[in-house]
Amino acid sequence: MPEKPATVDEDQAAVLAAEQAHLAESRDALRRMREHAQSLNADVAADWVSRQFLESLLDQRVAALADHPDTPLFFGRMDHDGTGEETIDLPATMYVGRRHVHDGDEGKPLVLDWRAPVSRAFYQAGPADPMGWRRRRRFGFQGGALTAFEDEPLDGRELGPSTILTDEIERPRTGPMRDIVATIQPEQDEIVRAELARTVCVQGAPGTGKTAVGLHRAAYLLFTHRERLARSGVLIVGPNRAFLSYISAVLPALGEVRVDQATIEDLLGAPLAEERAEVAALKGDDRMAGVLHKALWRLIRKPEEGLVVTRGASRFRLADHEVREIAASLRGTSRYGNGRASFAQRLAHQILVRMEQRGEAPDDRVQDQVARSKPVKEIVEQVWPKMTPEQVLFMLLTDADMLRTAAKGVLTDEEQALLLWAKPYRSHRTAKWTAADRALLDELADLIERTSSLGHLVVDEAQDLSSMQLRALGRRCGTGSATVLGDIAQGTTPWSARSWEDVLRHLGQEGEVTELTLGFRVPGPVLDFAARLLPVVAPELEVPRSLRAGVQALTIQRVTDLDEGAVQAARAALAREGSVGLIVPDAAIKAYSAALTGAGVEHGVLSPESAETDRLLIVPATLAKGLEYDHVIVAEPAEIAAAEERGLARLYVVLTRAVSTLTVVHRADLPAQLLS
Ligand SMILES: Nc1ncnc2c1ncn2[C@@H]1O[C@H](COP(=O)(O)OP(=O)(O)OP(=O)(O)O)[C@@H](O)[C@H]1O
Repeated sequence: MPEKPATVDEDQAAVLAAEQAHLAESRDALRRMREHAQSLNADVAADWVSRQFLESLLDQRVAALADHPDTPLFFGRMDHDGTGEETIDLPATMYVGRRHVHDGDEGKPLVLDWRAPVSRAFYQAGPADPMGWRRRRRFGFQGGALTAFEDEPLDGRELGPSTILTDEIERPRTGPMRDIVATIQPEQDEIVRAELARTVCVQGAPGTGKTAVGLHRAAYLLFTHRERLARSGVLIVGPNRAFLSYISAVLPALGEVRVDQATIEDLLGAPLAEERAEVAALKGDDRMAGVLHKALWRLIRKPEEGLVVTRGASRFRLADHEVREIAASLRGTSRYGNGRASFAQRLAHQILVRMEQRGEAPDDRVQDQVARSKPVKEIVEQVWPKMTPEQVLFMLLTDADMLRTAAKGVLTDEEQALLLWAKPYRSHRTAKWTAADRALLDELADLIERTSSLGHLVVDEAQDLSSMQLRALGRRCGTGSATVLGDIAQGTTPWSARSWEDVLRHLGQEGEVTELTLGFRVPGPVLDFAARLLPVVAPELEVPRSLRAGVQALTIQRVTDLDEGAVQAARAALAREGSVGLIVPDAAIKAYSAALTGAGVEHGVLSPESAETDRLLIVPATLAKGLEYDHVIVAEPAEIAAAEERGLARLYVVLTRAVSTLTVVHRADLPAQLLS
């Protein structure tokens, strides 16, 4: 009987079956790799310390080889026909996934790590530049099962948007942020794969993937420069704990468990008090760096008398002008603390010279003894006093004369008056330092002793940091590089940056600024609505576009009872799939919570320290930055805008948190800028 010709569907089924078989083979190979790693033991180590070290390395290796049944082992495949110059030495087919998997016996690569240089083509090849490849295939998964595939010829034919990409972007959000490794876009990939030595700065409209890109860049750098960065460290800096908790799962999902995440408060110390915005803004100004420098180095005093050191029956003397000259010669030393240590040594050395002049032959040990002797210690303390950052800042904020001298020609009289404490604390120990003070203390600490640098720093929401905070972060990547992420339009602090060039200058990094304007989160109509605020909050920025059509995504409801309106909107949102965020003015959190409780609607309230997991969360407007919810309800925009100086920028942040729908509930008129 003649063979029945295969239908298109049967072809597809056969391809799917072959791909499923490759997945099964890859899973088996991964299991063998893990078993092999488990069979190694640390007994070969020569001593206990090495054994502990080796054991921890092996544990990490086994953990890295874990197979998470719900996570696809690969998400893409590339094919070439051997005719392209770029691919001539490469296998005809490569699968791209979260990690390398190879067949133990022959070492044949079954899956290539997405970060490997060859995998770049999966993200970058396109009809305009196929990079030697003929076809890209993307896979669709349900749970851990491979259920679909989609082919994209790279032969110049233009196809429509990928449905697998669209589905991924449209997928409802639940829980913490997830990785985007299967669908990184070419312009995002450029940033992710930028060289380690390059500092990149990304200006990106809401939902363009800045945070995602920053995290994937960290994972990429750790893979590419594993040894170097394991030594020097990578740190992610985010605005608050709630945000860090939201992004905390991304790097572990990419196999990177050893990256630190911190808020600026974790790094510099938590504030113990608040202060007026204008004072905080002045303290955050980088002119303060010069004031602090001068204040500290002006603490070096002239000696009241010379130095006399007695050794046995002999007395050796340095005149006060000699002591003064030694101190003066050390004034250019890079750090106050080093200068102080050198001062003691130089004095001792001069005493040694005197000894030699009298025919003695002292060695280096004698110099150390003299440097530690009581008369030298006393004169060092008198001329070059030991200082802590807290002592210096305490003096500066209490003593008008000291401040005047240090701030001469830099701060106006009015500015100096702003800085001085109205009610001074009794001592530096009882002073209640503010967030802005913490950055000043950190600057002083560095003037006294150099801060050590990490290998790479990822700074998110960088537009909100003051110049002095940026300097503090810059010190932490002084010999490394940084990925700086943010949006000038979302700057909500009184000291928010107006330009990325300024941010980079304060960080002390040379870098390029890249702009991302294609939105993956916010549906088109919602983004257009929020963008009405752009001419006021950041007229210089390009208006963002959304990749998501989001028909019927925006609802604006005028209500007579706000509580009732919010409860209704929350109920409607809960009836749909995905997370719900009710974003309210900070002052009204309790009222809305009471209204929901009264109506029997279960919810959590997000706080800066929390990692709430309720499906419905009340989110204070000032905490919404960086977060996203499938359905967002914004209550009373006018009140959110009126609550702070840069209230319209806050409103812009708040209106751009929605993935699927935004419902604006208001009783008062909407801010005029939204009506245009
Ligand atoms: N290439 C992509 N593929 C799929 N999803 C993506 C991609 N890029 C970004 N996203 C998704 O878009 C959403 C927004 O990303 P992200 O939070 O990184 O944006 P952002 O620019 O930091 O936003 P914001 O400025 O509002 O904080 C996230 O859900 C992210 O997973």
